[in-house]
Amino acid sequence: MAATESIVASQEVNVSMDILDGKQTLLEVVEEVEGQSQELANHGRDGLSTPEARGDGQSFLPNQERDGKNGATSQVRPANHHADRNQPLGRGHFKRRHASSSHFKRGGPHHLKWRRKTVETEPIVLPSDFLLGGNITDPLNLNSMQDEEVNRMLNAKTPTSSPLPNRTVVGDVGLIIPGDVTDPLHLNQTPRSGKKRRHKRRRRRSEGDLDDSEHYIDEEATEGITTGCKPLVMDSKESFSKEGCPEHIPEGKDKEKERVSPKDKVSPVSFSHGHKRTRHNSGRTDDGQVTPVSDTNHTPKRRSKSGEKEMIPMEEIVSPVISPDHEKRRGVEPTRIVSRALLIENHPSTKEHRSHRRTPDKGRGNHVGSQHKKQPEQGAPSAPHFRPKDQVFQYGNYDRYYGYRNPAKEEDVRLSYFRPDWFKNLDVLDIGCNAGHLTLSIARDYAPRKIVGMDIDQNLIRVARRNIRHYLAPEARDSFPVSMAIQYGPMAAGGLVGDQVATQFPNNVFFTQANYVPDSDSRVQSQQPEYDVILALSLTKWIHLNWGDAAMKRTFQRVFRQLRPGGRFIVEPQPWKSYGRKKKLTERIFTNYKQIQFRPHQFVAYLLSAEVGFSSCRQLEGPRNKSKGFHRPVYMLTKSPAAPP
Ligand SMILES: C[S@@+](CC[C@H](N)C(=O)[O-])C[C@H]1O[C@@H](n2cnc3c(N)ncnc32)[C@H](O)[C@@H]1O
Repeated sequence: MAATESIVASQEVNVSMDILDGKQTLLEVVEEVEGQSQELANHGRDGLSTPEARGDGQSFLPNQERDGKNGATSQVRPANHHADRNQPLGRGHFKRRHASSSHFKRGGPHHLKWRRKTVETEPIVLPSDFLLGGNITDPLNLNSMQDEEVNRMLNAKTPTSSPLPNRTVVGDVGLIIPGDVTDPLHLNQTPRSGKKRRHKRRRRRSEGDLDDSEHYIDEEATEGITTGCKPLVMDSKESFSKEGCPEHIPEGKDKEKERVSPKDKVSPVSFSHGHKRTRHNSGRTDDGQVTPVSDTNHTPKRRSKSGEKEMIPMEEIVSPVISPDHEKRRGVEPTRIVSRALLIENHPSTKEHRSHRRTPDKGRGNHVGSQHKKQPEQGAPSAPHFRPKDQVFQYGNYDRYYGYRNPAKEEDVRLSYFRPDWFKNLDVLDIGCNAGHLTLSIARDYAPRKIVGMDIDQNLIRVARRNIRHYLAPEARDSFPVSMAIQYGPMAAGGLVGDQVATQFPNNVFFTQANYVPDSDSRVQSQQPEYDVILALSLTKWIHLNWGDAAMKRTFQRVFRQLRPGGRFIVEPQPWKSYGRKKKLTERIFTNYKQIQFRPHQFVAYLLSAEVGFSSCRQLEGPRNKSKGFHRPVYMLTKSPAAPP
């Protein structure tokens, strides 16, 4: 067989050269080779296939040396063999044989080229067995494709030579059809474009929706360095908008009707094994319970220890659509949320109030940790699912509030409602001051003797204190090198020594953390007059939702008592229709919301009533905020100068 191969290889050289000379067609060449191969095979049978038998001194070994152990010859190539290329090298040097072939045409560059090529390639054995009707001229039987009849005839005997392979039955293969067949991997949806879309949506919402204005937070609260405010693009706000933003729902419909949130919409979720499920029939219900999947055919299964197939509970499935770090990607840090909520919850002033209103049988109700996943009692209507992330801004303590309210860093329009003489050299309290923008503007521009900004959120108070330097005149600001602020922290306001207060900004502004809501009537009674002006802007809803009607009324009473005779109370209540969107922030808010009877439109009447005692009220006018969501009436109630202190 080795001899056959060698002969054929040698022949191949001749054939190649002949073709080069244009003497033969390929078909003729192949036929010739086949004939010679056959002839050679016959010789082999006659005992002439070994080199010894041939006696021509040429090796017919394949391109390798034979093992000497087998008794065969083994010859080492001489060190100087390159010098004499045309000399036969003996056994084991088959390649050199080609060079001395009598058929080889010498001379010219072609000769050298071919020689080198032939020396380096393996001997080529042309196939003689062809499958599927192929032959030497058409090994792949491509001609059969041209003629159906020929194709059929050729394939008729195929099974005898090459049976068709048996297909292994692998069962049904799951097919996942992407929503967008042109972009199945959503490669076109870059994060950037996604963000843009979300941003636009929010802008629209904020303009059309009254209370979405409160989805704005102060950039400085998180940045702490820049003075700039910017519109909210932080995804954490989505929690609010999703929870209850009826911006596209006509008034009235949002009252009690549950909306289908995006998460409740049917969206196919594909699994790697080809099953599909919809979140619609397998997610959590409004009350936070995991419901069984209605369509068990679509439920992924696994094998139990006993080897039986069992359904995988849906809550164990991590959906490839909703990744575990979903919240993180949307800019919400769950740990931060919880810790910040706890910060407020655990503050003594908040706790104190809680302990007061807790009833023995309902003691657990107000703890942050217990405000979600409440198990509904049997037969009771299901309660909503309170998400921990919603608790973080449960007091309206948005940390980018002013960035949203005054997106172009413009001056707050409400400042123009106020006359400077209402503040000049007077003592002012701003309840719910947030990050202090408005407080600082009044402190700087209306020269009160003292203005105290109070907020329930310690973090906002910290930010407000830091913001003082941004309200300084450039000269004053420049007198403090930036490096000092970095090294020693933000500049603090001046201190109070007894009644000696430097009235000049920034020494006239103070920020303090406290819950203003009095936890008892006795607290109200003990309140002494301290201020000439008290501001409660966009605050009442949060007090009302978190502590209810009674606390709201007590707050008004405390304000009245805390004002000196002739004092002014400037209040900007949020309308009732904006309450509904926040009702599911916490369990406590939900409970209070359902019990509220004292509506915002009744506030003025109540403040003027004998129960409180203000003598007059007027609505303040001025330019409106660009965002419709902030179009709220601002009232100024006056305490009679003759009122008993
Ligand atoms: C929506 S913001 C209004 C900010 C600011 N008054 C304004 O209108 O520009 C409401 C603020 O009230 C604060 N707040 C809510 N409940 C409070 C309470 N019981 N005592 C003090 N501050 C409270 C929140 O932390 C939040 O910063």
